[in-house]
Amino acid sequence: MSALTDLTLAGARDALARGETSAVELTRAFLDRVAAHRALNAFITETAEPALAAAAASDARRKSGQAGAMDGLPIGVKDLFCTEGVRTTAASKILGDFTPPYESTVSAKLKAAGAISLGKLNLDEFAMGSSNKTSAFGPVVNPWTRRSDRSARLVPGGSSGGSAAAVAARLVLGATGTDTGGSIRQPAAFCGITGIKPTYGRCSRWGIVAFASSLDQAGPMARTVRDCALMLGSMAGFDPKDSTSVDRAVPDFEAALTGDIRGLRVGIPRQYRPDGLSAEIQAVWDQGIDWLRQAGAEPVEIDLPHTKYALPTYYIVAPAEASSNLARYDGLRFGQRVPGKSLDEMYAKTRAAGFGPEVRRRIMIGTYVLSAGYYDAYYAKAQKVRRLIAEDFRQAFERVDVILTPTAPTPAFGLDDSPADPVTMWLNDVFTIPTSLAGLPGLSLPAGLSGDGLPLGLQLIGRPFDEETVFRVAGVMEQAAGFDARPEGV
Ligand SMILES: NC(=O)C[C@H](N)C(=O)O
Repeated sequence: MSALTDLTLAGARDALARGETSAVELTRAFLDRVAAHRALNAFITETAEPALAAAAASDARRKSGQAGAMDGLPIGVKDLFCTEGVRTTAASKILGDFTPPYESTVSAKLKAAGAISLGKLNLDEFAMGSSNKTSAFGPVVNPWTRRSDRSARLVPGGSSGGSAAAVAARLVLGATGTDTGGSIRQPAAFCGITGIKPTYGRCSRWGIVAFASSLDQAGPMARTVRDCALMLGSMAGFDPKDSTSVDRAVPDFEAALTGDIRGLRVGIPRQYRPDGLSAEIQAVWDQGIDWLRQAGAEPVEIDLPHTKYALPTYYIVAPAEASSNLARYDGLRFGQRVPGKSLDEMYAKTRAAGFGPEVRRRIMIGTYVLSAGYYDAYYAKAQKVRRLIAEDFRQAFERVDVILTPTAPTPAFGLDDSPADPVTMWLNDVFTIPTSLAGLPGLSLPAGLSGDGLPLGLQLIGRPFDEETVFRVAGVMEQAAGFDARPEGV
């Protein structure tokens, strides 16, 4: 057998079931890699000791015939999920010493399924960013950074950059991510792995540090489509503690991987070919369309006419909700307090010291668009446009079963020469944000390499709560792509 850490999540599950390895052996192997690759800065907090104890307990459960769906499988948890007794920072100074007395529903479900968390993964501060450079704990390095040129470090994407880097570097078998406007899909594309943002309401938001509550959604990140299907099965499900959680049965997502997509109609949106889309992104997209055609699906050109308004709409709605959600970090209810002579001074000092520039920018935009006199012009209008965007998708899905687009407009960019102006950074999400505004499931999978040898991702978008079709098509595409390139830097 090759190295244990080269196994996929599903492969490791099967090896455990056959008794070929143990949870303790697997956990040790991954902990060794975590220790060997600290230079990636993927983890904010490592939990090696509790992980080994949990692995021993998992082996005991398996012996007594009580293993869960993910029993003994080492994973990482984005540091936005509250974890009982384990520091949870949201990569912000303001939560630098916050240890929650409760566990998020999603991480609790993974634990209950037997998964072993090796620790908390780095991210952009409060999940705001596309590069992981906004983390108060330093940026994550993309494992695809060339060995020969360590000075040209690449970003892993964001905000779930620690999750994507840890999976790509084989420090964990899978990781949780969250996605508000692209935070699972864009880093998955940049790091050559697979990630799915499920339908809004599929996974509970309870216990996840809130950014934009009408958009935030948790999802799995792993090396293969099957791994994501397996992991989502353990993360999803109705939760009465989240009022937007939807009471629907969780299907067997792995069973959806039938390999048969004959007769399916795949929408190709005209509006996702903006002027200046790079030739290599266009080429991988055309290749993807071809693979699906060869497998018996029918590509259909579709229109999503309000696409061009998605980015500006998101950058009103998301900051508005963020400004409201982040009001709780005032040094009294939450957040590291900086004392002041008056209550106002304490608030001001606490928030000025605790939040980084991107978070402050979003709070200011959000406060502005919600303020009296501007609410109707910005926020109320953005809500109306959001409906039009969702309506575009609804109409398209009357004609097609799934939609195929690129995930991001570029491959991973340089950590030291990434765009300095925020708007260029925000453009990373042009292809992922419309799906978020419409609440639809979106999956990114690696489909090829750029001219520079960096991974490129394609995105599949599905109907509400139809992750199964998304997985089914993704499985076929994964086979066709045969993406087996390994990051050079690890
Ligand atoms: N949270 C996300 O989905 C990331 C997105 N790039 C943002 O900065 O809002």
